[in-house]
Amino acid sequence: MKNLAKSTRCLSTILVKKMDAIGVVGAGQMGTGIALVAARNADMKVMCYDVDWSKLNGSMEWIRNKLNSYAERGDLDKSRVDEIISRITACKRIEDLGDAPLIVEAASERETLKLEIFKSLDQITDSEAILASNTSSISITKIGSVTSKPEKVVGMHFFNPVQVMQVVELIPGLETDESTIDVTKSVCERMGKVVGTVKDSPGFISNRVLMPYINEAINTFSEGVATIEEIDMAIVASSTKKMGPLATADLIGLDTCLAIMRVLHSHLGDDKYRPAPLLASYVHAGRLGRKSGRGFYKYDS
Ligand SMILES: NC(=O)c1ccc[n+]([C@@H]2O[C@H](COP(=O)([O-])OP(=O)(O)OC[C@H]3O[C@@H](n4cnc5c(N)ncnc54)[C@H](O)[C@@H]3O)[C@@H](O)[C@H]2O)c1
Repeated sequence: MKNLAKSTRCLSTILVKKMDAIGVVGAGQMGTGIALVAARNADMKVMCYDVDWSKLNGSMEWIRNKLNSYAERGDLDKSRVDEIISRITACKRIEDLGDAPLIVEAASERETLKLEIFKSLDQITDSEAILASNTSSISITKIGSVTSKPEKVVGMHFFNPVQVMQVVELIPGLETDESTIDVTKSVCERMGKVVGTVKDSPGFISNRVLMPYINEAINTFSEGVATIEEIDMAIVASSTKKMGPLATADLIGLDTCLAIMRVLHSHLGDDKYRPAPLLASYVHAGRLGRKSGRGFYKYDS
């Protein structure tokens, strides 16, 4: 038994060494952050794909600006900026990610969309490739079930902003094998992250707890109990939090918050998870938070 554990560990070590490249699907705020930490902290080659080419261009520009700002304030050797950027490729087709031993999906939080993406990823990768999802709430077991290799599918839930937040929730699906968990954990560690393994359950730990809090703040505002600023100020002043719940919702993206609340509500079946009607209205109106320039607050582009 001991020998078996030892040989499994050796195999994982070999696999981790081969993890020199990563594919990222979705170049929004999370995919962009994942690309940055993979290239900068883990020295990986990164292939980034987004269905929207303008998002991908914006993502590349954001990474360059971020690296330059690190160099300017002395957190990164100037000579490394170009070297890190040279490892990141913007890809026009999802097929261009096919050779990566690990692909992280960070597209919008919609189950049907993620299932379609994983069906495509399954077709373009070999049986050894690890397919991870950065989903905030959707079942990893369900995502794995649309592939031919559910043992290679895992949840890799980074926190926002990826380059700042240290923790990653690692979520094995029902069929995920040990080596997938070990290898993914090691990659997260190379990126400088601390990993917590969490059971596959709606919203995992973070969003099961965080989202109802944000949702309640939205209901509190909607009922006229207090203004947006008063609600955020009350929470900041009465806790160790640096940001109130409505500013946090704007940072996450109100579309993402609504999608997560819908998953919690439909899968846990308790009305305490009912999405705040005002949250849905804001999303319908295109007020998505920082990413659209307006949510509970207004932002300069
Ligand atoms: N925002 C957060 O705070 C946060 C934190 C942890 C995890 N997440 C999760 O990360 C994922 C992405 O969230 P985000 O905040 O980066 O969203 P975002 O809206 O900033 O970006 C989503 C990106 O996905 C792209 N996309 C949509 N369909 C696609 C497709 N078929 N193929 C490729 N790309 C596609 C969009 O063009 C967009 O650029 C979601 O699953 C979300 O739940 C978000």
